Amino acid sequence: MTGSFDLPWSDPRLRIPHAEPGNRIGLFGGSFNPPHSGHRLVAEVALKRLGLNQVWWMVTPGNPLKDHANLAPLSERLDEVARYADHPAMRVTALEARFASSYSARTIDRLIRLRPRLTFVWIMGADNLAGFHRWQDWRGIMQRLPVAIVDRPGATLSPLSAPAAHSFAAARVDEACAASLASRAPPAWTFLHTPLDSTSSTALRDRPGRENPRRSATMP
Ligand SMILES: Nc1ncnc2c1ncn2[C@@H]1O[C@H](COP(=O)(O)OP(=O)(O)OP(=O)(O)O)[C@@H](O)[C@H]1O
Ligand SMILES: O=C(O)c1ccc[n+]([C@@H]2O[C@H](COP(=O)([O-])O)[C@@H](O)[C@H]2O)c1
Repeated sequence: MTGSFDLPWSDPRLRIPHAEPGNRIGLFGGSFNPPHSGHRLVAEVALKRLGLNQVWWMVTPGNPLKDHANLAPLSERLDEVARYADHPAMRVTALEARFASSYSARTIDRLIRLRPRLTFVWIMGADNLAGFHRWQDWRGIMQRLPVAIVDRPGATLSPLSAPAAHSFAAARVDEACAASLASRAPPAWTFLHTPLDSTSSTALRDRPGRENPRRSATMP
């Protein structure tokens, strides 16, 4: 496992959230270091436009492609995420820490095996589409579940230029049909154009003149 893991095994956030059989669940993985209004926008857009029953904010123990030197403890990020995920259809989970894996492909495999009666969709921002071809078994992810990409400032052109978008061009679903994405057989992905939010965790961490810049995020 990568990253810090400072939760007792009894912490309920290490369990898979409850959902009813047949529910459509959006898996929104992130470092959330710290969470911000852009994350909330992604979660809300996905919930509404994909017609999901729930969005699970999956707080990663540590993105395998990122340096963890400035990564806040998992428990702290979970607490902060809870403030942004304050919505009846949103759940906050650290299940990747319990699974002892930060690789999304493994998490997805495991969830599909453990919850075969749920329908999962992977949710990510457009900047992650640009580098998606560097993720472990990224083609396998595309083959296992539908993927929704939410626009982000600076990455609006990623559906045209990203290697993953090229490889799976034939599987792209028009965003006008986004409500049907969850029920489609993978590979299937869509790009959701939305109102943009330029907030980033990096900018919040780097904000000068604060004793603890990680706590300066504006609430939604
Ligand atoms: N402002 C935003 N608009 C759209 N998507 C976003 C935005 N901020 C983050 N995301 C998406 O949310 C998920 C979690 O992002 P993450 O926690 O890495 O935040 P970040 O702001 O990108 O962090 P950092 O600046 O540290 O890289 C990723 O899929 C990312 O693409
Ligand atoms: O599985 C991988 O190889 C992989 C590579 C990069 C990122 N991810 C996951 O993508 C999600 C978004 O990461 P981040 O750091 O951009 O918030 C989070 O769940 C990461 O664990 C996963």
